Amino acid sequence: MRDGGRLSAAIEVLSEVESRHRPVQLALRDWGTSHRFAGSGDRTVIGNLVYDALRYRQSLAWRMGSEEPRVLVLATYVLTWEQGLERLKTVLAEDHHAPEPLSETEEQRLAEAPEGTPEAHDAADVPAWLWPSFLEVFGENAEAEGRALATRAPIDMRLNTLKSTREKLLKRLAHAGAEATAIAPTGLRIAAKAGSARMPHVQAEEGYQKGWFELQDEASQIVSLLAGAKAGEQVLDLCAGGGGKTLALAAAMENKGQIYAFDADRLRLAPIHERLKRAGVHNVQVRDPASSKLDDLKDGMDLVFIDAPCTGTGVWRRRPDSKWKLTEKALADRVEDQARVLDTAAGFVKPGGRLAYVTCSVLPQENSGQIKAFLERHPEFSVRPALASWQGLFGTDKDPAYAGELGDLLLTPATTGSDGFYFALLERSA
Ligand SMILES: C[S@@+](CC[C@H](N)C(=O)[O-])C[C@H]1O[C@@H](n2cnc3c(N)ncnc32)[C@H](O)[C@@H]1O
Repeated sequence: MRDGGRLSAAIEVLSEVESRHRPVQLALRDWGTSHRFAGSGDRTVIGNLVYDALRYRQSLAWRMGSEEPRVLVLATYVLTWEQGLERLKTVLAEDHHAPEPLSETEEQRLAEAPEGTPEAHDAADVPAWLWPSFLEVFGENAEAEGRALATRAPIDMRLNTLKSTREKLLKRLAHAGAEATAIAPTGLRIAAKAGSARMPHVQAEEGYQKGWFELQDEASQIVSLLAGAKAGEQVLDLCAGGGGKTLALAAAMENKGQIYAFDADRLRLAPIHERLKRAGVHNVQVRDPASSKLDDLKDGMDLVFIDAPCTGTGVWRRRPDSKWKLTEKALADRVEDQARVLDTAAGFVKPGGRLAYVTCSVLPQENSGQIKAFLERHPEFSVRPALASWQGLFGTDKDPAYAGELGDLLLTPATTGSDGFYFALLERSA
């Protein structure tokens, strides 16, 4: 395919996503199935166009005066990918699979920005209803934080210290451009590429098959380390899902002690068995919600880890479509879920034990607001300042920008180069 056909395909897929509310990944897969002549290079370009149009939907819509899929895709090609107006006009003229030629207005808007300035939330590609929350958390940095959450994410990997070393992995993955991450000592990163470029498929690497590394954002690695799980401890991973944090905790505990991995949704928990095997983890007991209760763990855990169900506003770089789909109702539901999970978790912490609370959201309602409310309901808990643990683990030269008065931390793409993650560590009085 040439660029003209790829642009048409991206418009078709984006229309499907917007009008039928289909998840992008499914819409792209279905397009691929019904257009078998398209090669993997074509699919990459089409996917990149669709995802980038969604990343910058609001700022492009302001620039173009329209949020039609066609307009967003053409603007992505000319402006975000910097292919230029003349190149687009040539592509449209030369390929009979290309979209219709440009209208006068489209050409004018692509050539120059309209007068005036966009509102801050439009410039930052943050939904208007979430802007007050962004201002509350980030203040004058809100626009920069929104913009950073719109960019493409790198591929981050976590070295499995049970099986390999970072030095060895860096050598193995040098051909893919992997480098050490700046903060987590377990992290390796392949930087995001621009435009039509394809990211390497690291799951095909021998090292992945052998369990030497896992795909995991650096922020996830950092919060797993900040929980301070030690060899020999009793740990409950209460929202274990597919086990990403469980594996990181197990490695930090050097495979010693016991982790109980639980999730309310057994389907989400299902992949954990295979992952534990591949990673060579032996200290995890998976508790299936359908067949086992957790009563025997009451008041007995050194650490309860809550990777809470959340809105995912911190991972917009990886799921740009979720940014525009999020509703006030969904946020309210997650806030309720989180309060419930926190109350449940409290019952498993032993006197003197810890409770780590993590979200991949940057919204105060799900983070500091949730912790403040929990502390009021549970006076037997207090906050253990996370910054001191951070400095002990990562040094004093890269403090996170958002270390709250509460003793909590917020990581963001703009400040730590990671996904947006919140972390608070609480301690039960002895
Ligand atoms: C952010 S995801 C967990 C991701 C996982 N820890 C990982 O690292 O791959 C949140 C999980 O919380 C689970 N969950 C929601 N409500 C829950 C509850 N009341 N008790 C336990 N798990 C719950 C969801 O099923 C979901 O899998």
